[in-house]
Amino acid sequence: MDYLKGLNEAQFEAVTTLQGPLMVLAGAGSGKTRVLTMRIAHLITNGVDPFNILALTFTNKAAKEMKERIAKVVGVSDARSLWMGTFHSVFARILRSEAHYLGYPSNFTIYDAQDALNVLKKVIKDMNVDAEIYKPKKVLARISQYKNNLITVNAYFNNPELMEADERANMRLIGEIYRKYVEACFKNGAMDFDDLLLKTNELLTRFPEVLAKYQDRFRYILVDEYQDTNHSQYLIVKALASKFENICVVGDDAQSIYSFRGANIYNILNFKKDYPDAVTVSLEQNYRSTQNIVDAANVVISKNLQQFKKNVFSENEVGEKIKVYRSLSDADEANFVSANIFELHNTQQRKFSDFAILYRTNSQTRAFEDALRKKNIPYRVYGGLSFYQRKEVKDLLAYLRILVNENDSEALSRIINYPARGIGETTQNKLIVFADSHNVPITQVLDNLGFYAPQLGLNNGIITKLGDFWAMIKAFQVMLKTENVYDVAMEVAKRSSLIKFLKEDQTPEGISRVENIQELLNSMQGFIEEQRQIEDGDPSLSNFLENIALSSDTQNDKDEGEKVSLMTIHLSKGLEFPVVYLVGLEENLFPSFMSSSTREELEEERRLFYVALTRAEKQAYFTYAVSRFQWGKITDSEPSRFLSEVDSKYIEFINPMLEARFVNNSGINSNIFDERPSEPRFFKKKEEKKTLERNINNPPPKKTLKPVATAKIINPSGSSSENIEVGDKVRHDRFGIGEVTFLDGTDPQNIKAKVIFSNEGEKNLILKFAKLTKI
Ligand SMILES: Nc1ncnc2c1ncn2[C@@H]1O[C@H](COP(=O)(O)OP(=O)(O)OP(=O)(O)O)[C@@H](O)[C@H]1O
Ligand SMILES: [Mg+2]
Repeated sequence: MDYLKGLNEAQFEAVTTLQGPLMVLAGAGSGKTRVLTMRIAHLITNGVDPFNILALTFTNKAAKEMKERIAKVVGVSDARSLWMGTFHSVFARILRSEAHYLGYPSNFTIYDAQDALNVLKKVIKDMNVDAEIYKPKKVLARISQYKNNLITVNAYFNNPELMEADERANMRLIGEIYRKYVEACFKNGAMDFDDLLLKTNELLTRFPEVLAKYQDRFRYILVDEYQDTNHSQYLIVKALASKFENICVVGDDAQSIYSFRGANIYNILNFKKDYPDAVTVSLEQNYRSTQNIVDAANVVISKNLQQFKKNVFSENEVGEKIKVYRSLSDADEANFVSANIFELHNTQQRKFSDFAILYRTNSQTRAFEDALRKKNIPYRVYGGLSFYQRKEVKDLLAYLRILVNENDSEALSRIINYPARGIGETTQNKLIVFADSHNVPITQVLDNLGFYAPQLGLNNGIITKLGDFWAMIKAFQVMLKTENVYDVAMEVAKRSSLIKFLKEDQTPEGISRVENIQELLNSMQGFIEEQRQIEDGDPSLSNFLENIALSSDTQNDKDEGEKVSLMTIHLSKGLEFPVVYLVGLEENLFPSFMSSSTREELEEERRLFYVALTRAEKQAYFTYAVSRFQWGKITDSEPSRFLSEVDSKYIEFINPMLEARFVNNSGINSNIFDERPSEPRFFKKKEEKKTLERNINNPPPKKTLKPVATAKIINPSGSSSENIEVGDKVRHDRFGIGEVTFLDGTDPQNIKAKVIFSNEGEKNLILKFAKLTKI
């Protein structure tokens, strides 16, 4: 049993204690996930049928990696029969088999956040309530909160406290909206993400025979990242484990970062209460990072009051200090990072996949993408707007969804008149109202147009158009019975005129839309091939759609390889990279301005910081900018408080100027980052210039600090058109007429202009976005 050899004593205990409840509560990089993986291998080696093991991971990617590792120990076929995946994917699979218990079709659609929002918007509109008060995103978050706490519509209306709270918040109608939203989803044969958990709970509580079946099946349950389970997930695990109590959870309270999604840190802290006989194992040695990184991370997290004290140490090399870079702007920050990656790639033979750029919010991505592209560095952005959420991709998917689930009215409304085929909103509304008042699904009306036509109040021309549309959908459905998903999707793309319509737009954006459709079709071929290789592979369209709906974290999986990873800190949990850039370390950005008002919120931000730093194996960089283009304008920013919380002995400054100030101020945690944000940045030329000159290790890209005299107006598409100069009169769509007083920057993509508008006063604009016209 070679796989046991590499474990330390505590890890060995956790891996080989196979029966009864077990918890591993330990710091980052201490081998929790490794223990979980090896424990599964050990269970199988000891004769447990993999069919009886359920392992729940935080991402699909983690599940895939764990499966591969287990396969190395026990062989591919045993690893294949494991039930391993995210909560959502595992429970979607169970719900499909048992959907009839809940009155759902087994081919139910899974709505992503955007689909859910669309349905909710319609509900809000139909109810004629004020969308300014009942902001759809806010309402959806509230509904999600209810669902994750198992507050169904009925439970809501039986809970005066909740209703009163909503009433006080001037949101009296939330309950009614919730009810209508749930009804709409049910009618559409659809579940949103939270439903996958809520309905599983419902299934297991209402139908004891179903619970018994899965209790017997899942004799061994293992959960990674247990600190981020929400109440709904907690109850599912508890119910499933209650018969055999062979449950192993691993986690780290210091890495609980999903409270905004209902994660409950007490699930892990109360494990001992739930299972008084539980064995608890703590792991103290961090195998991932250098001593410097581990010690720095420990210092920061120790500032949190609410945490389980843990000892974490590293016996790896001491390692380099964490390097801090202060940049002038967001573009400068991105250029520094890309130049640094380029250099380490060349001088230290680092692979591009060794690097990760971690940020607090998705909107920070763009500057880094631009900078990496300029240097031809391959990269991959995780999360954010995934490929499958792009409009054109969703449109084609909506056609396919209708083929599988006709009742999916959200998909139907997307495509019934797209590309335009003369079935306008009035017609659609008439159809909806008619179907509602006769209590039949719209599809039944469409199926029997001849019969219903006289009552619909639509003219013959429109009836013909509706008939043609529906006949086309029916023809696709027939085709689906004999042809594979790729051929059907290709036919849909052509016959629906979607491709033709997209091809009419020959702008770069239009062309890339066609390419995306092509890419979607390619991915179907890949899917068919993949399913062919799996023993019980299922190449059906519904399986394809389900994979997509649940794949938000592993989009474009084929797209791995030698690439720099860009992702939010949230997505980086559990991962590791030799070199990590933690960027945008500024007050109001990280900690986020939304999350620094209470101590609880701040502590969660600090845990995020801890997660980010502990992703690094060998080198960590912190960067921040003194001014940043945000919310449409350039704003000054202050360094993040987390920077000053890292003990000074673990860091080193790339800008020597800061180092000098630091020496003068020495003393632990003296706030060397306390710069006055309002310092006018163009007046620091001399100082900046010196800094650049003395900056030997990492020469940032050359910068002309003198204002440039002229600049080209750049279209958003990147092509430049008109010259613009200081003194020019210009027009701006929103601000009106003004005069250019200052131009700054050498990168044509990133030239900033100061313009004094006659009505609006002075504005700092980025030419690329400002769309100024010279007058
Ligand atoms: N006993 C060991 N000997 C050598 N390497 C180890 C040992 N235990 C763990 N590692 C390695 O240390 C790294 C961190 O392990 P792992 O990812 O399992 O930690 P973790 O506790 O799950 O971290 P996180 O809290 O970030 O999820 C991995 O590269 C793993 O292979
Ligand atoms: Mg882990």
